[in-house]
Amino acid sequence: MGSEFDPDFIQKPDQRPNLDISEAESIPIIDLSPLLTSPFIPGDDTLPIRTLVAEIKAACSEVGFLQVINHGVPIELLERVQSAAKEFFALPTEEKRRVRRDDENFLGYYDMENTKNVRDWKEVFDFAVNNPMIVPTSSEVKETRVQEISNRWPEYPKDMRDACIEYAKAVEKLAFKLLELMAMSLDLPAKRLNGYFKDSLSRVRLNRYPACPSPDLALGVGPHKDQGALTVLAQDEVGGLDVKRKSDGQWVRVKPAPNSYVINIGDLIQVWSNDKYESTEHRVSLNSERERFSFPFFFDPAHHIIMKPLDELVTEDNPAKYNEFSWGRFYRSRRSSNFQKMGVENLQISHFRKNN
Ligand SMILES: O=C(O)CCC(=O)C(=O)O
Ligand SMILES: [Fe+2]
Repeated sequence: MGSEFDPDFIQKPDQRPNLDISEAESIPIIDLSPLLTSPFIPGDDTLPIRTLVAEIKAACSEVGFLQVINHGVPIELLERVQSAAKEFFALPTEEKRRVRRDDENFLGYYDMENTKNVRDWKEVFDFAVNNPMIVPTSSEVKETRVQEISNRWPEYPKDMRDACIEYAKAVEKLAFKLLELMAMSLDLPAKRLNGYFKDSLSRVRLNRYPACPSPDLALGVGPHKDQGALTVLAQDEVGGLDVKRKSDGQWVRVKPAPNSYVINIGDLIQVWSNDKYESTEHRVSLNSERERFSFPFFFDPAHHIIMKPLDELVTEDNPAKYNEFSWGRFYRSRRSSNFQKMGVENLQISHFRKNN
């Protein structure tokens, strides 16, 4: 990223951030300790679990975002990833570009990502939780071919790979617990959705948002909704994640809470739940003085599943609101549109919505 402010980063006037944004009071903090103290048995009907499920239901249906504490991910694992990420992003650009992503393989380092065709002020490093990851070769409607995509690890820092893999395993466990709570909150068996995540496309992203000379014009990530099932995000104390409040459409900042994860619903849960739970728009605002780090875990199922409302949640009175679509191709289309400015609108779930 050059020191001169590049017009590629400038958001359209109606998308630019308001710098005196207020901190959200409305993002619920949910204490997951009932899952730690008693071993979590799927379908568990004890009062602490029922209370937790009710809290998850309220947060998912009203806000689409929540924070969890007492989540069971050891802090040391996150700290190792934080140090590795700081060391990696501090390397010279040529060194980072040795593990740069390309058209074929979207894993690795990248510093030119776009969201909705405007460049984000950030650099990222992505790795797959299941390596190699199997994805459709393209997002073409008739595509039946798949390809394997493998992680690329830098030579330095030496322990980045081990730190990242160990961290991802622990966060994946948390993601499964959240998925089970969400399934229960939709009156489904706890493990109803778990099978879709065998050979998952889950990915961890290390984000660095450098201090920006024009935080009034650019964004770290432009307004978007996450595409997959759910996102489990660790953020540092700087703050900058803004959520569009559903009740009045105002942008509010998620206040960083120590040793917590921010969880948000993605498009896939919106489709599965037939709109009971909606994915929420969010963005990343920048800071003129401080860099910020965040590490989202995108919990995404295997490529071969079909995106459609779950049969159990569709009735005559509440018919399916979406046409069926290949999840793998939807996933692939977003990876390509992030890579290049396409000059066309990205594929969104609204394109699969039925007009009933
Ligand atoms: O960095 C953050 O806080 C959020 C990043 C994000 O929304 C994304 O990468 O999808
Ligand atoms: Fe996001």
